[in-house]
Amino acid sequence: MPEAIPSENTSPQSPTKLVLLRHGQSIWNRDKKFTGWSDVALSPKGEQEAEQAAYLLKRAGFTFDVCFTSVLQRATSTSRIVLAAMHLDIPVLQTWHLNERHYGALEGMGRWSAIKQFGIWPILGCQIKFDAPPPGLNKRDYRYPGNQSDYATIDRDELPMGESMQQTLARLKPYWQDTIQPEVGQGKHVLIVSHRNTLRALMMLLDHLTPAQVMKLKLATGRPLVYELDQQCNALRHYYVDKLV
Ligand SMILES: O=C(O)[C@@H](CO)OP(=O)(O)O
Repeated sequence: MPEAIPSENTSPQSPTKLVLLRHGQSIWNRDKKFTGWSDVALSPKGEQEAEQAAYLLKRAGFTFDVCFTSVLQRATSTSRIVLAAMHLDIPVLQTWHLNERHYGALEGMGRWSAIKQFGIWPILGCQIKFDAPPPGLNKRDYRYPGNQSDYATIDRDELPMGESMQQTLARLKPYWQDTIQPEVGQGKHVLIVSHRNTLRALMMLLDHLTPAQVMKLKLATGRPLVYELDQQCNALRHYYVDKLV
């Protein structure tokens, strides 16, 4: 679990640092609804969490060269708030590969109504088992990304109808390896603003976690998590930035 290590990301001698940030609280986090690819806004508390994340990063001496985020507004708004508060005018690259795990037919439902409709085991199973998908959508459902203009340029076969953690990892991994990791490897200061399950999948890669370990990871909204990496981008250690100061 995260530990307190005092340092910052600006010394040329120090290991490469990568900062992961789960977006601030969204209105559906607040209302306890499965969200996934549903594009809901930050709550007022979530906006404050993004401001606070910027304050903590600034206070600990962090700066960034590039930011990667999902295409979902709770993540893009968080990145905008953080970078504006840090006075950083840097490239922000948005990609669906960093979208949250797609929750299929659960999107927009509260936990109890989902259990009522689908039964307890499908709901529990997809939250505790690495390879269990949620109840899926059919391709006519408005929640299927293939019916949404934001994803019109993406091959429909790549778009999910509900993802297990394993499937989330599978679509994140090539983007991490081909696009983000080379930037980190060049020594750039990278910020990734994404989602609970997508970041857990990334932590699995960085820390070489087992499926059972990754399903137990917790990740608070709006709390920057710092990874120190070796030259092959394996994690040396990680800690929340608010433990620095
Ligand atoms: O999609 C969701 O329901 C939540 C939890 O998995 O994810 P996030 O709030 O991080 O987008």
